[in-house]
Amino acid sequence: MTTQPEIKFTQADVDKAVEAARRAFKLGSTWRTMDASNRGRLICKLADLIERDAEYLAALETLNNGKPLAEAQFDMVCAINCLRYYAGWADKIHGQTIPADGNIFVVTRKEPVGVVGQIIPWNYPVLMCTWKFGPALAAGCTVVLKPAEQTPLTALYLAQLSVEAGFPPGVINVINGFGETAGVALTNHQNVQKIAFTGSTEVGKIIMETAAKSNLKRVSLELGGKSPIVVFPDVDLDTAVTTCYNAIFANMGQCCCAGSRTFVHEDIYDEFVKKATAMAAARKVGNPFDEGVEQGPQVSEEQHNKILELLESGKAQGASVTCGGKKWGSEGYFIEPTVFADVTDDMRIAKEEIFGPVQTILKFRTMEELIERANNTSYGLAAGVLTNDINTALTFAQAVEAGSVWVNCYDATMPQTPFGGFKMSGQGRELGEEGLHHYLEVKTITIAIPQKNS
Ligand SMILES: NC(=O)c1ccc[n+]([C@@H]2O[C@H](COP(=O)([O-])OP(=O)(O)OC[C@H]3O[C@@H](n4cnc5c(N)ncnc54)[C@H](O)[C@@H]3O)[C@@H](O)[C@H]2O)c1
Ligand SMILES: O=CC(=O)C[C@H](O)[C@H](O)CO
Repeated sequence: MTTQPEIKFTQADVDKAVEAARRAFKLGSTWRTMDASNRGRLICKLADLIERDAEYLAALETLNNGKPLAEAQFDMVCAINCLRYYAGWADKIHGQTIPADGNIFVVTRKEPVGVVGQIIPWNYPVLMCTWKFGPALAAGCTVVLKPAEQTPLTALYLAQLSVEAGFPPGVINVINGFGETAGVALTNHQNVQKIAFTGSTEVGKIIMETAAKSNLKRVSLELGGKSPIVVFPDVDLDTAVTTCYNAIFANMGQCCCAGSRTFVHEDIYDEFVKKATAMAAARKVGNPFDEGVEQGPQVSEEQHNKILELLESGKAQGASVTCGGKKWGSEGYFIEPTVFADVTDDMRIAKEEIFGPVQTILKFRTMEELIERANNTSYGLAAGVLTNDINTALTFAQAVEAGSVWVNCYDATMPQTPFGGFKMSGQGRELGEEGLHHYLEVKTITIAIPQKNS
């Protein structure tokens, strides 16, 4: 049997990518002297090429990550839409004239931060590439992106497409590597002015520390979550069960904003659990390339085993398994779609991010109690509220500590809608106009004038 050559990481790899990005960002470079509208055209061209190769890219993503082909195909649509959205922003990033005191004329410019390091996770590789590329390129930055070691393939393909699209050399750079080596080297690099990171809260803390100790580079973080989705008794039960099902089981539960704590009012709790159990039991697990398969394997043995350990903790701590609860099949990293009922706030499955196809259903009685419990977490990424009463919806939406709140829907994440977390779910926002801010510096230019006139 041939032994695989050990791929050694070298600092030189990261230095080479950062140097290419630095050169591309130098004053007078093709990228820096390019009209903003042409930056937008290039981003649009990249979107067009992803659209052209969407079938291939989706299949490559399924191979990369294990998600069902249908979900990968949807990811491509979202990725294309994200790039097209930010392409539109490229020549619309305006400064201001400011009527300041004194005989001065003041204008502000929004300038690109510079060379940006972008570190993404394995759960939505292509989509995360575009969430990172879009605003950075629209702002005029140059990027060095490191995909997760578990999913190295599709980011490399996007890098290839960026050459075909006509981006000047060094504007978009992709490096593979492990977090502890390539990721740290990028975060630590003196010639990188900002890091954009999506991944675990634990690593987010490390990145903030490394960024501060190196050159105080800017940092934006999209981290973990334990998001509540709450069901009031005035809703159509079947619709609510379906919304909560999709909120947790999509992408094998590997979604930062997954609705991973399902709070159900006591009046409908038993019926909800019965219907939720039936829906989860019917979920089709298997080869993600097969027609009709809704759930593929978890991304790695590490994640698979982490989920299994948490499943056992739920049983040990007294939760009732109404569906699933163990490994699916005899091969691969598959987990049975699992439903826990009778879950209490003190259980690990109610507190820790499982990042798997595991629905935990908790019972509540009053709004006051619900708000207290929903907010009793170090996370604050997202929340859902299902009710037909606008006052109920707004009372919860305004009280819950979460960056995104969805009413009678879930994960309605669009390119136009800012996304990011309160508390330990992150720093800053991605998507929307807000997503541009972290890639821009505001420069104030003040000019002395003989006399002002209002
Ligand atoms: N918020 C999200 O979308 C998201 C995505 C993935 C994982 N998670 C959570 O994180 C848990 C662990 O997953 P994981 O270990 O794959 O995520 P991770 O945070 O360790 O990895 C995410 C990315 O960070 C890089 N990285 C790791 N250590 C680094 C370091 N010290 N410096 C710089 N970069 C580093 C990795 O190479 C990868 O590209 C998951 O179980 C899940 O709970 C959240
Ligand atoms: O890492 C970020 C996420 O998991 C969010 C998803 O990318 C998004 O919500 C998919 O719709």
